[in-house]
Amino acid sequence: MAVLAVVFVVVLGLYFCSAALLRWNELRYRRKGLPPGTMGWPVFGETTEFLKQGPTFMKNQRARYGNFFKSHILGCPTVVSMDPELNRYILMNEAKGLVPGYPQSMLDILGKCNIAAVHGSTHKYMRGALLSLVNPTMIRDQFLPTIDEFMRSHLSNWDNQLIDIQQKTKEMAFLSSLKQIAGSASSTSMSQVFMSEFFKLVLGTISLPIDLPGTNYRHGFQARKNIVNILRRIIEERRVSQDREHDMLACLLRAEETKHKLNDEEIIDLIITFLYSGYETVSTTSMMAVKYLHDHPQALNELIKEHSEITARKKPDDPINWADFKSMRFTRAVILETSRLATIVNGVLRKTTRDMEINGFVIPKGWRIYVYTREVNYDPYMYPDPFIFNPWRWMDKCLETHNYFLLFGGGTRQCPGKELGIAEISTFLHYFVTRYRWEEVGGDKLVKFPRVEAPNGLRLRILSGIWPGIEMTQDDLDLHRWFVVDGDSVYSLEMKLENSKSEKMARLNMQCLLLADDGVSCWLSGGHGSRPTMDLF
Ligand code: HEM
Repeated sequence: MAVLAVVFVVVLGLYFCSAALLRWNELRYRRKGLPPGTMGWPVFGETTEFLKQGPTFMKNQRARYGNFFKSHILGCPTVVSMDPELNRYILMNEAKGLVPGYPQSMLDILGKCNIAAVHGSTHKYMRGALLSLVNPTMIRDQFLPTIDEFMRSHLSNWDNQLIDIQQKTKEMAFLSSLKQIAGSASSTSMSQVFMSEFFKLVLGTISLPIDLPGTNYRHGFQARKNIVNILRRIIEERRVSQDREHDMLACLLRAEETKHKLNDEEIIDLIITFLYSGYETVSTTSMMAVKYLHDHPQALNELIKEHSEITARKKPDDPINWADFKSMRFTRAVILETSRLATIVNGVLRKTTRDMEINGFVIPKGWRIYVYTREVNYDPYMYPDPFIFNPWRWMDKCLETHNYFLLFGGGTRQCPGKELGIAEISTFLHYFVTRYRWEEVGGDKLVKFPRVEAPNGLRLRILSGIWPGIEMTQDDLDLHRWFVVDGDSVYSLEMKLENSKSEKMARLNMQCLLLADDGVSCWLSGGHGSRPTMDLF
């Protein structure tokens, strides 16, 4: 009995202490004009609930306090904005004092000239320098051929392999960017060292800034130092070399082409910015596109058709060019739909540089504003049946110019790498779907919040391109001389037949376009696991 009484008193004591702490924390932040909301525990705030419950936490708070509420997450007092109109306003008004508010660990590791760390005129000229490198002309003339060459080689020899598509797309996003930055250096053994340091740097930026041996933050910081040394060496080698390279570094070193002369420190931070900003976004979108296409055979067939038509009008060694890229309308739709449905970016962070009035509330100087754009991705008015993967909804261009289209941010910080990122993912998908069929090994978990990732990888079995059981009539075989356009190669149909003509069976790659010498063509289509069909057109 006595023990029970002690337990009771302890529990009661804990309850009152907790209630008092929570109350004290609420009072600490009680100020006239602040938005409604709760601040959670001292120091930790509501970070645990936010990370554990993610979107559900946000929705619950919205149900209680509306679209604009206060909280304390990730170590800072924060106002969460879930109102699309307000989100747009915040993104458009950096000049009024709403500057990026990314965590200190991220800014420390990415460098003081990193684009997220600079504002005003410094941001203007760093952004200008970047835009001069990733504009449409550069993508057309310089990047597309490089991306094409890289993807052909990165996606070779996957037949009959068990691969982790998450790992492959991560390597793809990093190495493809490195090739664009420093073409010749990217093919040396240094690129592997660079990549492993870069992965540590990324982990460091999303960790707590605890500078102790063994922490991800310490590793990330060390990785930054190593990367800076590698980049300094490459820059020095370039300066003494007589070779005229055609990559991003060459442009940055030839200051007259960028209009903005950057010093070495700025060049290095700009390169890290470029690698970092395009890395997770491009790799995760590519992985999730493969996942959604696997689960939606109709969309996959449409995509294969688009890419086989491109292949059919080119010679095997012709690279993907600007006209091909521009013709990939359905591919673009797949990428945007993937980005929307998976919510690759949940939102962006800003902080106030002075006390500011927003939406009738007063936000104190130094508070974070979480511009939470996730919910608009599932708005049924903007995207009917929002939880369905439906790339066709993007075929109407208007969606991309909609005021609340914020997949790539908005205002002065709108993503400058959007088209480059889409070009990379499109080229990746081109070689993936025209070369391979695949099935999921199964059982792999996907986490959607706070980042989209497969904690144990996403394993695929890559199958050879042969798809059994296409039936052709004897008339089809007799009347026309058929050629098979299969990935990069063109064969006569006979070479592809495994069974005799008389059995009227051709074992063909499902991703083939059949062309006859008299101009008749035929599309072979078939979903994963479904029987292929032949549509004459
Ligand atoms: C295709 C996938 C991509 C997505 C979904 C994406 C998304 C975004 C978003 C939402 C922002 C706004 C951040 C903010 O307002 O704080 C942003 C900014 C940025 N993105 Fe991307 N991005 C992608 C690809 C790329 C690529 C390939 C690059 C490489 C050049 C890049 C470079 C940047 C940079 C430098 C910024 C900061 C711009 C500034 O602060 O002025 N992004 N991106």
